Amino acid sequence: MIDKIKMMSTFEEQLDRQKHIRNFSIVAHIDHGKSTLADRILEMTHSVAQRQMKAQILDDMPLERERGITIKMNSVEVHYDAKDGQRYIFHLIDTPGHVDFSYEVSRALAAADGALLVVDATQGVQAQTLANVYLAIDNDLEILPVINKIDLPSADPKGTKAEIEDDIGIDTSDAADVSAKTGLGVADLLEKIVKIIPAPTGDLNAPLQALIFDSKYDSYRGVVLSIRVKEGQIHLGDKIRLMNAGADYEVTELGVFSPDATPRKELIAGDVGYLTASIKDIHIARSGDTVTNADRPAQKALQGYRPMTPMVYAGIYPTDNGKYNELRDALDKLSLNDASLEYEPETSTALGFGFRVGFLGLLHMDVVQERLEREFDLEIVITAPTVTYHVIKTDGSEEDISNPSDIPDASSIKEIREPFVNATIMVPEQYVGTVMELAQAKRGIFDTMDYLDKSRVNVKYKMPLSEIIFDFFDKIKSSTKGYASLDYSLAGFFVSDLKKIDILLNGDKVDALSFISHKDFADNRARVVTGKLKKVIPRQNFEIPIQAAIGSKIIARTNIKAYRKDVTVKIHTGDPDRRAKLLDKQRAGKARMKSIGRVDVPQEAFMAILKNSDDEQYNKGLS
Ligand SMILES: Nc1nc2c(ncn2[C@@H]2O[C@H](COP(=O)(O)OP(=O)(O)OP(=O)(O)O)[C@@H](O)[C@H]2O)c(=O)[nH]1
Repeated sequence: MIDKIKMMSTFEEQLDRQKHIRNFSIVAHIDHGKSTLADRILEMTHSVAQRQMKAQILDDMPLERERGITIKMNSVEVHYDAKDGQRYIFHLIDTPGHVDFSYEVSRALAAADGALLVVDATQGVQAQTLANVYLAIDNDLEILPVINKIDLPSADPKGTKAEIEDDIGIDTSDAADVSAKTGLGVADLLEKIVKIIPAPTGDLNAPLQALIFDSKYDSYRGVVLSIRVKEGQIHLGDKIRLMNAGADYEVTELGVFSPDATPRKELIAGDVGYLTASIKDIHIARSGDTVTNADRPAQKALQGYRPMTPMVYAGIYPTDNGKYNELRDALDKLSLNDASLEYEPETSTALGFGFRVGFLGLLHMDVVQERLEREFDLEIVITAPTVTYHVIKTDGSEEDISNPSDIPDASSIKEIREPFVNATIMVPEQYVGTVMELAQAKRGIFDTMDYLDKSRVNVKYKMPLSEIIFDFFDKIKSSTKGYASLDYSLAGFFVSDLKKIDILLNGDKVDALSFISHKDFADNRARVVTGKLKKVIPRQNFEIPIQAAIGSKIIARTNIKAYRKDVTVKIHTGDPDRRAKLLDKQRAGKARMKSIGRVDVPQEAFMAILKNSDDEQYNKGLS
């Protein structure tokens, strides 16, 4: 069959092929079973040999497999022999569920014609179910509801469908009830995909327009572009133009993922596949650009993607200052594959040359840190993430500041505005009180509360982004037994009484450790952070005072005592092997530290400002 497709070239054959294509994406709230469903579809269409089948086969990044989450979208072509005797070509695009990766979802949806909306029948509609289905509706996709996990005793497919109808307003009479785990109902689902997801409609004779929806760098082939052909067709050897970049290339490889890269001679309107064209300049091939034929260009480019606004920023520095250029190259390459990553150079007196990097959330930041370390073999120090503040100065000028150490002297500041979000928390009725308490403790301002049905409530708060991103979600989850779900979007910037807290180690201000806190929390947080630094910074052979200050006023202080003895002295005359081993161990430990002044500071120190959610004092404001 694959050979036959390769040979297809007459117009009739192309039309016939197009009629049999179904492009769809799978969207859902996190953990509702998208990747497991993708596995079953691959298995039941015999796309992967039984012996190669493993769980979550499309999550091919080691990080995705370890964490059991989807970070990147993945597209794959499979062939399905339907009951009508015809063979269909499915292009399936699996997408991440976590809110930090919603940009991946929106880009994937622009490549599809329909979406399977997977809803866990034991959980019902959740906050990200809504967020993701609205993205699909915005993209004019045909939506096919899939009620998953019906093998579980607590599954309530009927109730789940009622929620989909009431909360989203989608008809569920065609919904498929499945267990992605056991495969129950998946055969019926495949038939429904053929009937309900529309075939693509692009004109095969029109000038080429193909949307770049993802890309990655390959050191042999250059940039590999993931494309959805919207109009016309593309052939091996064609001269192509990237319309926004205004650069021409020759196609050196075309193909589809099934799930391994499988070369093709042509891709036609409706196809989802990849192309390479010896593109070495990674700044040129960007997601959202349109590929056209250089000899017969399209009139205009397709609509690209809205740029993302990062929610949090952190500094990334190489532990070894000599690796700055390597870090820059790594960020360049990574940003090709992660279109939501933003960065610009910055310098820190404490850490040297590095970058201020924007992320969509903390999970995104974690993933970027791990990818830099694993895929690019870099050792980095990452500073505590912060939001962007609008600083209005007494002279009337305004500045956007995403690095606390850049906040000017208090005397020149008229006011500081911080970002607030509209947070929607969906929660069973019995936990409403708990959720409201948590939101209020995080400076939330109550907005509205609506009953979705008899037992579920939608609670809305305006909350400072800086309070929500760090641990609010975890807290909400753990105090509602996992039943609450959260979604948020930026509401705007509002004035708050904020203070910059500087940290001094051994009398020197460490710019990379400065942080911002609301006035009411400042004293307690300063105490918690200095206490935490005392624990994570190793003792040295002199005493190290740690102080926290607002301007010149010290608000908290503690000391790290000096060593009493030199540990190596004792074994100096003893076994030379042991001494060498000890020194090796010390050296390895030191590699992950930054020397600031005379003090060695480990990575954990920069995170001391974060992850204090369980510390009561940290969360306590002035009453
Ligand atoms: N019992 C049961 N468990 C299921 C079913 N489908 C998925 N699961 C389990 O639910 C968990 C989440 O499934 P995933 O497929 O990773 O969910 P996902 O939506 O892809 O998650 P993200 O990619 O992280 O957004 C896994 O432990 C699956 O084994 C099902 O039909 N029945």
